[in-house]
Amino acid sequence: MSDCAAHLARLRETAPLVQHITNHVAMNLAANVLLALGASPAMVHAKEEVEEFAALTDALCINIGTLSAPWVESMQLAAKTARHVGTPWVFDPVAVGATAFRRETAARLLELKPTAIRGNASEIIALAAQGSAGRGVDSTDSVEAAEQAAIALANRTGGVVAVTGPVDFVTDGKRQAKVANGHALMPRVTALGCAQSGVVAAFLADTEDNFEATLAALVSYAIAGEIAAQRAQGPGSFAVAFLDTLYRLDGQQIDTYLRLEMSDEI
Ligand SMILES: Nc1ncnc2c1ncn2[C@@H]1O[C@H](COP(=O)(O)OP(=O)(O)OP(=O)(O)O)[C@@H](O)[C@H]1O
Ligand SMILES: Cc1ncsc1CCO
Ligand SMILES: [Mg+2]
Repeated sequence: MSDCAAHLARLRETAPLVQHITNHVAMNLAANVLLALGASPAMVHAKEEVEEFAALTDALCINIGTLSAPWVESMQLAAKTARHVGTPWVFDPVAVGATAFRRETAARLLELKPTAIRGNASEIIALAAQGSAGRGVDSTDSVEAAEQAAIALANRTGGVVAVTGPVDFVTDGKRQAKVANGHALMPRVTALGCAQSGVVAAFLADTEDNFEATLAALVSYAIAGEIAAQRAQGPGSFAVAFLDTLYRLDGQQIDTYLRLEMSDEI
C-alpha cells in the first residue's frame, strides 16, 4: 500500500471531526465531500462558539470566500485557539487578490501560521504579495508561475502550501511534489476547491507528517475526479459521480491511477 493509500485508510479509521468556517457557496458541497470520504464535517462559525468548538475539533478549515465582518472575528478566534491547542488548521484564501478587505483579513490570518494553505495559482501569488489579482474566485495564472510564491509562503509560515490546478504543486519549503491527476470538469463545479481544503484539513488530523498528509489529500481528490469523469455527461452528473467515487475510493485505485512527480529537495 502506498503512503497516500495509508493516509486515506487512517482517515477512514479515525473519521476526524473537521470544523469549517467556510463560504455560503461551499458549505453543502464541502460537508458532503467530507462525509463521502469518511470524515465528519461541522460548519460552526458564530463568534460566541467558535473558540469552544475549535478546542475540541480534530482539524479546522478557514475559507474567506464570502467574507463579512463578523466572520473575520470568528476566523481569528478559531485560528488562535487551534494554534494554541495544537490543532491543524487550513487556510483557503479565496480571491485574496481581489479586494483590500480580503488582503487585510488574509494577512492577519497568516500571522496565525496555518498548518497548510491551499489555493489556486492566482491566490497563492497574491497571498505571497507577488501581485496577481486573478479574476474573482478563478485563477488567471498557471500553477508553475506560482511555485516560487508557494515556496516563499511555506518558508514564511513554516507550513505546507498547495497550489491546485491542472497539475497540483505542494511544498513545505524543503520538499516539493506535483500531482498530475484530476480532470477538466473539476473547475466546472463551484466550490470543489473549497471542499478540497476541508479534505486537506481532514488528512492533517492526527498525522506526523503534514507534507505527506497534504499530498495524500491532493492525490485522493484528483484521482477521484479522474475516475468520476469517466461516467459523467457534464458538471451536474460529474458532481454526483465525484461523491460516489470518493465514497468508494480505495488504495488499489490510488496505486493504479497515481501520476506523482516527486521533485528533488529544494
Ligand atoms: N484543468 C484541470 N485538469 C485536471 N484537474 C483539475 C483541473 N482544474 C482543477 N483540477 C482539480 O481540481 C482541484 C481543485 O481545483 P482548483 O484549483 O480549480 O480549485 P479552486 O480554483 O480553488 O476552486 P473553487 O474556487 O471553485 O473552489 C485540483 O487540485 C485538481 O485536482
Ligand atoms: C463562486 C464563489 N464566490 C465566492 S466563494 C465561491 C466559491 C468558489 O470559490
Ligand atoms: Mg478556491
